[in-house]
Amino acid sequence: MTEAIRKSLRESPKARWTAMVVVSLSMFGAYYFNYALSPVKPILESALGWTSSDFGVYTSAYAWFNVYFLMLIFSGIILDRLGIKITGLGATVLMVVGTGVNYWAITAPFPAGAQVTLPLIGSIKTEVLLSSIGFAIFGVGSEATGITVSKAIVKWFKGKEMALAMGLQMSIARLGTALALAISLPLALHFTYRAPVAFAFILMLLGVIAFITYIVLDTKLDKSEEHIEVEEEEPFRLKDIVMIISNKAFWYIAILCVLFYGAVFPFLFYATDFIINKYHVSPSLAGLIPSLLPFGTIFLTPFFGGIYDKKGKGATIMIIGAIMLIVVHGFLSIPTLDNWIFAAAMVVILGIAFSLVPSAMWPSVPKIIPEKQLGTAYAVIFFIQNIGLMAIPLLLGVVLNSTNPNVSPNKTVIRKAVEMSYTKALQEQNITLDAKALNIAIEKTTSGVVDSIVESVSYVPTPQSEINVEKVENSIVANNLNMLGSPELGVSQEKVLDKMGSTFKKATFEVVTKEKLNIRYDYQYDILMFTLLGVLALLFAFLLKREDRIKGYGLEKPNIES
Ligand SMILES: C[C@H](N)C(=O)N[C@@H](CCCCN)C(=O)O
Repeated sequence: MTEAIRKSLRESPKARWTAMVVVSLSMFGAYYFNYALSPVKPILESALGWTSSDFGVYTSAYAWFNVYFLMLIFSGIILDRLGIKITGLGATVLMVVGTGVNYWAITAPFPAGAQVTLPLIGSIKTEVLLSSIGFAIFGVGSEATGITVSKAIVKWFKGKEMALAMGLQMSIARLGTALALAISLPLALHFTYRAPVAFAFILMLLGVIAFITYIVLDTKLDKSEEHIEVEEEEPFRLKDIVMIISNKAFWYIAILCVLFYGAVFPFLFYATDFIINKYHVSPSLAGLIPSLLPFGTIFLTPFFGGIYDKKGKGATIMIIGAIMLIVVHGFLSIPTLDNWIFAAAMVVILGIAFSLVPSAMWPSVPKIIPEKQLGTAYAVIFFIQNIGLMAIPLLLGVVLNSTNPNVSPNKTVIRKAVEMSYTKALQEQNITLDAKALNIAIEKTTSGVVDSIVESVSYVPTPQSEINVEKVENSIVANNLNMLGSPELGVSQEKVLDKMGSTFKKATFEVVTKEKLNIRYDYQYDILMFTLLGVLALLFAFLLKREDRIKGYGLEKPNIES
């Protein structure tokens, strides 16, 4: 037996760490592509005429097939029945297909304004729908690769440095996110908005190659263990799903996962706007503060994983992470703490919490669920997490709008007045713009006014009941046209349009600040919702610790067997 164990490839640190790096590379491209289009959003808006809600549809598409068609659950079952090699290969190829469809959708020359009407969804731009379908296919591949990689790491690292390996795997993936945040925009500016997607396609192909390389190592591992007398595990059967979902500790981890990730990922989604509105930071800099978070986790997740491996205390680590989550969101919700340095410090602490919990949570699953059921177990956790990550942003949007009922209507007043100003001024100057160019000019002027007021001016808004909308609109139009005067004859059309843009911004700014229209979002209730998620996460972390004490899963014990 001792002789046989010595022969297992798992016993060679070089072999298992190589396997970890190679299999993790198959996820690198996935995390890159997940974030590749976020920095390019303004370019997509001007080049393709995408609106924020088009972008919202596209982003949510990641989870469509996984959640509505239960693809994640099927992926988990396939993984447990057919194994790591077939599932991983299929999943990485699916990511290539999804990214390819996406690239084609934003490249194909659809007629301007082409739309399709779908039952329940309504009208949607053709290219938004097709790129969303591409992103949804990619989402199936990405999540299936995620669970496969997790199971592969357990296979190589059980009884060894499992949390460190999972932490490093998450770091390699998050390097993909960091790369997207760093190079997507420069790529799009230097080449075209399609370049980040083309680059993602290349990374996906490299991902398939990485996984094929992993298959070679996995086959060698299986061969090296052929003669080892290990207890034969029963093959996975569908009734195993019942065993998984009747395990209390499994549910505690799944619920902790959705609560915890729900208080981090959707926060990141809203963070830039929250920071602009509450901390008066310029929109061009506000994005830097939330981007501190993924960078920090690259180093800290494996660090905490290493501690879990050697010292144990997995459940306690999750409790500490949940407490930090409550502290961060609790402080961010206090209205008087409105210095941006404070916000940046809170994001750094959130980064520590976001390293602590995942570093202990994912390696704890194999202590609760047998290896033959792990694919399905990870898949069910990812499935619940995906539902939460779809639902929580919607809920946050509802809370934001209902606690700030006047902000959106007031922004519409400004937009309408700016539109009327452009229409009148263009008529007077005998300039005809196509609808798309006019729309872009109106959007740019409106967001320019709103951004500069939110960033630089603080006032107690006039109660909405005292605002005469028509009077405000007319004042904005009158001030805009008055300040514009009559641009010199003989000046190029481009210069006249530039002048309109800059003059309308100044003139509209004057009226809106004089009338003290409420256009600043107060995120307090949304942040309190995140705090509540943190409190619930803490509760489930405690329940998990108690269940571990009762059932003896060993969550508080080190992962490395001595
Ligand atoms: C998004 C995905 N469902 C997810 O939760 N990924 C985790 C990592 C899980 C891998 C565990 N070995 C993440 O924190 O990104």
